[in-house]
Amino acid sequence: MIRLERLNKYYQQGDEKIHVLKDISLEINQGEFVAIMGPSGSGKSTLINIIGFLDNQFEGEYLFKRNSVIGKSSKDYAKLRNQNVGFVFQNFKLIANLTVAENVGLPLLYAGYRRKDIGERVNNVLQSVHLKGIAKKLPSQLSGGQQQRVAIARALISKPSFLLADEPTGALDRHTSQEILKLFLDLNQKLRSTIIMVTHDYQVASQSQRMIQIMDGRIESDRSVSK
Ligand SMILES: Nc1ncnc2c1ncn2[C@@H]1O[C@H](COP(=O)(O)OP(=O)(O)OP(=O)(O)O)[C@@H](O)[C@H]1O
Repeated sequence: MIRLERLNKYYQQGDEKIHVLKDISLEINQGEFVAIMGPSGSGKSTLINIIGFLDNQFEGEYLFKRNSVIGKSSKDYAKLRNQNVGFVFQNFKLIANLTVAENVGLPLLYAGYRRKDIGERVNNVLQSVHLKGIAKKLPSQLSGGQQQRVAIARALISKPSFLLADEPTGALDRHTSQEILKLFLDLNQKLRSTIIMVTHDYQVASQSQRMIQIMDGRIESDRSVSK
């Protein structure tokens, strides 16, 4: 589904050109659960911003579902992103004065769906993240783990081609992190969701199917996790 070929990324800082991603070639298939690891500053965020169609300034090839995304306009990029990527963040990024149901339904509201259809989809997706009976609550009334589940429901509601999770357990204690991991495994196994997750936590990464280690902008290792 995702294929990067000899991808290079530079940032210009004053007169200096910083080479941040170096000859990255990578293929991620539908249904995979991949963890991306690496030290701070190694280029993980830069890489997932490119994979998630947030950044189109790079050299090399990016084929998505066999089509090149090179040369697409910002508008086409926004469309690719909205139709294909479900984002999950470390700090949840829920809207404080909207209820759980409103937060989860927001992407569909923006996409022009009717309220009645949104309500049904919201109920279904809340069920798939094992959250029932909290639709009318505000984010501040929920635990961190529940808030992350709501954020995952919001990411899933548009039926994206893949989930992109940036340190999804970074703000959670070990027990709650494990619950979120279990949810990802469940979504991956039952719904065949494709999940790409950045994490610093080896214990979290080792529960995925595949670990990619980035070091100084290069893929240092890419291996299946033996279970
Ligand atoms: N907008 C920018 N302009 C210039 N340099 C940048 C920019 N964004 C990132 N960098 C540099 O690119 C390198 C890679 O950064 P990146 O954020 O991708 O690393 P990371 O592995 O995600 O780190 P962390 O784990 O701390 O989030 C770093 O050296 C960083 O300073």
